[in-house]
Amino acid sequence: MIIAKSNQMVMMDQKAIKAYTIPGVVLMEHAAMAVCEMVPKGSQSILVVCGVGNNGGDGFAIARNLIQRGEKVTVLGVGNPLQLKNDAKIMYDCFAHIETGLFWYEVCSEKKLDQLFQNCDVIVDAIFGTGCNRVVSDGYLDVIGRMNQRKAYVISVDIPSGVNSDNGKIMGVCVKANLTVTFTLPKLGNILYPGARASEALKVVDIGIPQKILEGFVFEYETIDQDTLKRLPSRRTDGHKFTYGRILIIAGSEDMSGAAYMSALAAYRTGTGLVEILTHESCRISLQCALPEAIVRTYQDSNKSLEKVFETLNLDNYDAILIGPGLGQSDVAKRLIELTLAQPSVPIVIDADALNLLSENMDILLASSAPIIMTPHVGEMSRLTQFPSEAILENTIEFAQAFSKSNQVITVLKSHRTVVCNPEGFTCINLCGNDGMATAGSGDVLAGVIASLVGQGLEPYKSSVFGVAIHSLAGDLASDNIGRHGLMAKDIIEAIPKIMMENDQLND
Ligand SMILES: NC(=O)C1=CN([C@@H]2O[C@H](COP(=O)(O)OP(=O)(O)OC[C@H]3O[C@@H](n4cnc5c(N)ncnc54)[C@H](O)[C@@H]3O)[C@@H](O)[C@H]2O)[C@@H](O)CC1
Ligand SMILES: [K+]
Repeated sequence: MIIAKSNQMVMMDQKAIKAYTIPGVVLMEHAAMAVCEMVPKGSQSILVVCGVGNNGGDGFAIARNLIQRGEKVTVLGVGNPLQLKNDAKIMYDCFAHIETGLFWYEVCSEKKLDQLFQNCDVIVDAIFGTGCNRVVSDGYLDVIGRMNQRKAYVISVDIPSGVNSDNGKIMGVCVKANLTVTFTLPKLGNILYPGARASEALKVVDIGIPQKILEGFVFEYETIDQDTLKRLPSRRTDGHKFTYGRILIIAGSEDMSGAAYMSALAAYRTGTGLVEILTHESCRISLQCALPEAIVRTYQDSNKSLEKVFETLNLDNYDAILIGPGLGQSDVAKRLIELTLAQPSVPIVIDADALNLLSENMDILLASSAPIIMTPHVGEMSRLTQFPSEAILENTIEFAQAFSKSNQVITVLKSHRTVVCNPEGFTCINLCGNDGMATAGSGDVLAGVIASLVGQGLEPYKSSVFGVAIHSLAGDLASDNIGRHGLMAKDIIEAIPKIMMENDQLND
């Protein structure tokens, strides 16, 4: 699903109004009617709270349409009514002509305000939409506080008032809604935390912006959701094992052979034809027993042994390389990274320990000409950038975008809302997955899935986006089967083939 920035919404509205001569009030009326559809019929009493911008204009039109439907409606205006202008003023005038149930906050007694909020069972929040650009204060603060104290069903128009539509930040305080009805496309603030948490549900409705206008825009932001995999290219039916990719997974160390196993198994389950593992000698037997389908190559604890292995290993033979899961942080692991990043052309997925080692010497990354995907979680991103985790968590998109741009890599920044971006600034935000996936090995699985897709010939950015989708949809399926508490990485792996199969069936 495409996501819009607020300036893109303004440009689209303006294009519809100017180039397509659709009057702004027509769009507003469509918006209002779409919201009315979501207001439960026969409510006892509906309170519509309107600001004085265009979001308030929507509110006045909603109130008029609800009255037309026979509902009992009261309107509370917040702000200076003299600031109402253009479309919002027209909608206000249309409302004022038919109804007197309008109170302005500034001139409302405390008693009346209490009464208004006590008597309603539905509240429509039309205070601020995409225009909320500063901290909420004064009367607005009081009204939002009153709304949040009520047990009424709250519907926010476009975005919960108080949420910044471009970054999901809360401008001091925001409305807590049961449902948000947003227009044309979701805004970043509807999708990003903490703003996304302000509404229990989100519905996107069409208000009549011509499809051609949308097609003329380049949208940098998209969600990763249930529909993402529909665009996954279907698997060739006439291939042999090398058609589906030969990948090298450089992973595992004395204490962590399981990480190599998780990544390799996930890659096979995602459809890779041949997985080879390069690991520490101590992991050989356990890996060969657990995953006899993989070819296992090993090195001993010395750079000399490693270099000998590399003499016989032609990295160009692989369609993709994954380095890092459970690799450890020994000197040999450091040398492994140098040798791997020195090859110029095979795409490399860099995960886990390889990220930590790189953070100590970013020059290796900058010197590499290979296409690179990096999959840090917030802590690893903190080590890579030297910024505190808290700052990164609050600005995942900005950090991922800046990292991709300055290092010319694809970044998969993992958190409860994983972000994938490329150096050109295109960004996908993951809406799937669940907290059960926050478990050891889950990241190894994701890295294996992405490496598998790259190895099957998909372009690195798309592989990362589809990889995050497969991983989180598999996590959701696993949690449907066994719940979130005891979910383990191998449950995610087991669900991958089913996700791929269901997707094939949908696309057939
Ligand atoms: N014809 C149109 O232009 C359409 C507009 N639409 C609606 O218009 C909205 C955007 O309208 P606007 O750009 O007028 O913006 P808003 O209605 O979100 O609010 C802007 C107004 O609130 C004030 N404001 C912002 N933050 C404040 C704060 N923290 N405290 C006090 N005042 C604050 C601004 O100074 C301005 O007066 C959309 O979200 C959507 O609901 C839709 O109806 C679609 C059509
Ligand atoms: K709103």
